[in-house]
Amino acid sequence: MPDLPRHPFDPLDGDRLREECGVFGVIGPPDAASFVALGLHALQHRGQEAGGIITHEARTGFHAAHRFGLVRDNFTKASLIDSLPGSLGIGHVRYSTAGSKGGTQIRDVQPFFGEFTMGGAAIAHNGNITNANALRRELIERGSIFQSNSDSECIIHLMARSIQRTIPERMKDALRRVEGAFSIVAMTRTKLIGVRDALGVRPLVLGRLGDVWVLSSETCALDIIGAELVREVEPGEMVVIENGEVQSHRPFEARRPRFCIFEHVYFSRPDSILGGRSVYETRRAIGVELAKEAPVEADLVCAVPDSGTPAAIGFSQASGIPFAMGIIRNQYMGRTFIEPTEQIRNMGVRLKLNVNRALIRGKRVVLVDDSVVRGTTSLKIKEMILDAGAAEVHFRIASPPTAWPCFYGVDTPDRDKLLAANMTADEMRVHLGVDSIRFISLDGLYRAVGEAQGRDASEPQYCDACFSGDYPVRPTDMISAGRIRLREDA
Ligand SMILES: O=P(O)(O)OC[C@H]1O[C@H](OP(=O)(O)OP(=O)(O)O)[C@H](O)[C@@H]1O
Ligand SMILES: NC(=O)CC[C@H](N)C(=O)O
Ligand code: SF4
Ligand SMILES: [Mg+2]
Repeated sequence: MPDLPRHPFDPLDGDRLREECGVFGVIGPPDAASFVALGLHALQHRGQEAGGIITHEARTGFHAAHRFGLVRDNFTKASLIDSLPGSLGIGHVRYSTAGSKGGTQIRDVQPFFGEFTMGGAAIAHNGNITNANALRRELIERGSIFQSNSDSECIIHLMARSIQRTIPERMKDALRRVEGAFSIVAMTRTKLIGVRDALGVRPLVLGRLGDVWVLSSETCALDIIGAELVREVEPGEMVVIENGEVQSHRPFEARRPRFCIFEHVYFSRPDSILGGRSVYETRRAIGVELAKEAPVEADLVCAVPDSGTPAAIGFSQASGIPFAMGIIRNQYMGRTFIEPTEQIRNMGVRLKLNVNRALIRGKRVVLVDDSVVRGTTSLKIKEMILDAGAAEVHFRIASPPTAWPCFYGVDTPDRDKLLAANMTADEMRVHLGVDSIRFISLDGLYRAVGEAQGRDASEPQYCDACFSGDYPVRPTDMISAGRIRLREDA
């Protein structure tokens, strides 16, 4: 096989734990694009890098718009929405896991579109294809001409090579060759399609508003348009919606689902419902569990906003230590992820979070955050809290140590940049210069998400690879590229 030039894929090349992507689709309303724009706005926390919408109108065909930046800055303009007519549309908000990361190019922004003999189709993908490099190499050798660097584009080319006569059948063919995680919202001229991989790693829900059907990464985007949650698209299921009817298909071999446990901890919005459970309630329960596992004598419990807040409330309720807003977040500051250098990144934390000095002075403070990835946030927060005159600082973290990268749609740094991959909890305490740091146990986290017996080690109920190193799908591209050595191969 000739050696193809190395693609600029670098799925391990991030700085911190970033979001993933959000997908949304709607069939039925006369102005699908407005619904999709609202849905994407509600899913903005899943990706702030770029967004795109594709619609279809019977008279004029497919229409597309792809833009960098936030939904509110792009998809609220009447002129843009008017250029996306039709009653069927899908959209995507992106945080890249592959392709031109950091310096994203517009051609990597989804949804992707393909023209087939039976008509056009568009797809929007949340997740990451773990054999994308191998597939891409094979497809290029067989004549495919790739337009982007995105892993997701493989799906379109695999569909093009399928001999099936309908788009849903071609999608099934394509997705049977794909490994990794995918929650996909797709459309043809007449159909809205939703698919989840057999393990159901990433979320996808089905909603309804009268005759209008909706597919969305999270339920918070159903709420924004007043749609009701019908059910989750099940792991391994494909739903095809046409003429007001929902058909269910099972294209993949059944497996025990392994939903991403980090969706409960951090990614999803607290007002979403996952697996029938309120994300807020789960996070609060994690805080309760954490207070039982790692009690401490202190005067105040403070959250590292935003995502640490529900767990901090739970910790306070279970421990009886008053909750207080010791750290205030500037709501107008974007996320810290775009800053390229260490210096600016550190500044980013300060721009976003500030200490409520009068409250903190002389107090023993418990700081609750959802996760420690690189440790940038914890280090800065500790400095700020001590600067403000805190008597003691105790970190309580609402997830186990993040010691392994994610290959399923979340952009995590290389293993050597993950604090927990290189230090024990006690070394972290010294490194961060705090009085104590404790993480919830993996079993404690499982209990908080509703698994009373904790983690089933022989058949874990969730994907928890970033904590355990137990990868439910072998990240073959990364292993071949020498980018990761799995525990079992060590
Ligand atoms: O150890 P680090 O590398 O600093 O990463 C961990 C931090 O990153 C996330 O917050 P983020 O600032 O991304 O957003 P949030 O406002 O949603 O909590 C997470 O909630 C932690 O606070
Ligand atoms: N975070 C994601 O789900 C990203 C989807 C896709 N892998 C991309 O890079 O665009
Ligand atoms: S590795 Fe972690 S973040 Fe990635 S899917 Fe698994 S649990 Fe979620
Ligand atoms: Mg945070």
